[in-house]
Amino acid sequence: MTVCILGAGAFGTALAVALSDRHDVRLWGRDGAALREMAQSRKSPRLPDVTLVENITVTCDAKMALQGADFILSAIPLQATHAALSELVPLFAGQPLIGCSKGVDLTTGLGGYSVLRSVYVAGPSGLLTGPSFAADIAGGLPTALTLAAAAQEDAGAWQAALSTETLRLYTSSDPIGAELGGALKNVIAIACGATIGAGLGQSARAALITRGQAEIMRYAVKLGAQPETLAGLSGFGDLCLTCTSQKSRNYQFGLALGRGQAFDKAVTVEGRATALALLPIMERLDIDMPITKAVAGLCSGAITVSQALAALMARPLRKEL
Ligand SMILES: NC(=O)C1=CN([C@@H]2O[C@H](COP(=O)(O)OP(=O)(O)OC[C@H]3O[C@@H](n4cnc5c(N)ncnc54)[C@H](OP(=O)(O)O)[C@@H]3O)[C@@H](O)[C@H]2O)C=CC1
Ligand SMILES: O=C(CO)COP(=O)(O)O
Repeated sequence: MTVCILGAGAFGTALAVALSDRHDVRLWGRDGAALREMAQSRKSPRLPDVTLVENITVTCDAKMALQGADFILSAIPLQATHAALSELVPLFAGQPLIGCSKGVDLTTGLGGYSVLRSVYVAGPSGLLTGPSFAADIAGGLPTALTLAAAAQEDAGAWQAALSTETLRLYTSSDPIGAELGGALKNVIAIACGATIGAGLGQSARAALITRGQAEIMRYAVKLGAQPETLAGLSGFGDLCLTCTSQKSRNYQFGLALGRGQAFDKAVTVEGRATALALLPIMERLDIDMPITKAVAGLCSGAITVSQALAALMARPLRKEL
């Protein structure tokens, strides 16, 4: 089969490497000069340890990349996905479109799957998400992810086509739960990074992960997610990984906030925009999300880490669940 991957960053490239074991892959990006360099050197600046094998075609020609593709995967950062896909969808030919981005759109309030649905209205779409660093996938380390689609038979067929010896896919028929677990864990990872960066300790981080999971559940279930999805790879699994690993860019961004250090604005940190996107929605729907609110305050510069901590610790005492 032929798989077209949209977005030639770390994750799109990692998926290209993994899927090239079984399929011909076309890796599409927008920056012609950078893509030509990648095509020639067979190296990605974002994954320097990996070599792009021959059956990965690197291109900025969307028509060529999409022509005859059996699957389309999108690894474009979430805030750019709606605009980018709106231009590309007229070139699609009814193939399944599977989102791989994690976040909530600032303009529409939609998550990774829902953004796809809003742009690719007539076509089949799904979401691939879960605990996975690009470097791990590209390096052939064992990884397990959730492949979610509204129809279980779609998820099953796509699982069979896209699993590899090292990439183990589980199906889910709850794409809303999958998109929200993957998006909201990045916000909690920022809080965890800030906590460790500010020297508040690992006990505080464990509390944040647990109370973070409670507010992710509150939000996602209100928006129609199944609670079990939030306990799976796309929820709890990814929350664990991102909140505890220094490889996570969301966690690294939080660390910098906690230490009062600057952070490179060019690095993709999905949790920052996601926290800001969630603010008006949680207020409108009256969902209690104190950690997310604190992270939004930190990201906009409205509060400091000590103010965030003071606000969280001063909340009324309550029953745990
Ligand atoms: N890295 C990881 O470990 C994982 C990432 N993800 C998710 O994958 C998504 C992408 O992240 P990742 O690849 O790591 O990010 P990177 O920062 O490594 O790369 C982002 C890529 O997206 C491209 N891009 C940005 N805007 C557009 C656009 N409008 N049209 C086309 N391409 C665009 C960038 O192109 P340019 O260079 O030209 O700016 C760049 O190639 C995120 O939602 C992330 O949460 C999910 C799991 C793991
Ligand atoms: O989503 C990820 C791991 O599952 C990658 O996390 P970061 O975007 O924080 O690096």
